[in-house]
Amino acid sequence: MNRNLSTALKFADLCVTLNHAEILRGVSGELRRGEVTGILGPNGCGKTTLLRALCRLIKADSGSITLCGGTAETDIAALAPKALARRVSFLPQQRAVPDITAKTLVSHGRYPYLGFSRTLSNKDRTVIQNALKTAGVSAFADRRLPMLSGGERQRVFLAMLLAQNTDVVLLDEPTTYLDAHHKFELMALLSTLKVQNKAVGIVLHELPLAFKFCDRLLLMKNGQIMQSGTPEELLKTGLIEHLFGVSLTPVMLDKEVEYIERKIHS
Ligand SMILES: Nc1ncnc2c1ncn2[C@@H]1O[C@H](COP(=O)(O)OP(=O)(O)OP(=O)(O)O)[C@@H](O)[C@H]1O
Repeated sequence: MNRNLSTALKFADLCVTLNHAEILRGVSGELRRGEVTGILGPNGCGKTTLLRALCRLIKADSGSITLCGGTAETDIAALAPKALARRVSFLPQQRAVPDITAKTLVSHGRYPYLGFSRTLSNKDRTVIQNALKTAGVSAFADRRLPMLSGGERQRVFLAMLLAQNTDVVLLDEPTTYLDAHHKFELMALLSTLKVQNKAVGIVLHELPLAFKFCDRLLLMKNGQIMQSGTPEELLKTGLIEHLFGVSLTPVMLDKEVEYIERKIHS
């Protein structure tokens, strides 16, 4: 696989305060092209806040967020909204469910590329069809979102993100609502984005999925990053036990993944 592991997005010393509460306290890290980076940590440690800051949905009090492309570095604060949306996409944890068809929702992923008339080009239409197909939702492209199951809808939102076709893809607990089969499919699909040299940042609660599919992990606690590294490196630190209160070994993780895979294929 030809993967270019250069930095796509880096953040340094990010501090975020919400309603007078200090939520992120000097967080630094990076997302690399060709990698899936998992962001793990207990409830309330600041994972969602970090993703929201990285796509500028909330403003950091201090620190920097920089997009790196070739030799150029761009502070995300300097980008117009559409320009930012062509480089960073975000699938939030909680979303409104508009009463529109799946295909229309997916077409929203192309908005950052449309001109003043907001007319979809043939290329946009092809990208939308491909996104529907890749996310496995072509069969219900013409159904309205409220009529879909939670898992089907989740995959339509993912198709919208694929249509947005950004270098940096951020997802907040995208496996929610998905059954074991579709969780694995989604993670496998995200892994295919690595071949396109995209940088994927994903908040996950399922440790076996994170350890099987992520190339690197950021472990958070109390608004700070405790440690980052490959799953293998982090297993050796004992931090997983410390953060989650569960004992994990590579053998246990392999067994759990094997068990889920067997169930999927049986
Ligand atoms: N708008 C807000 N005002 C004040 N506090 C907030 C606000 N939004 C989030 N928080 C607090 O910030 C902390 C971090 O929240 P965040 O949603 O980032 O955590 P998380 O790690 O994603 O949690 P979870 O795993 O439960 O989704 C929590 O204590 C939360 O209550």
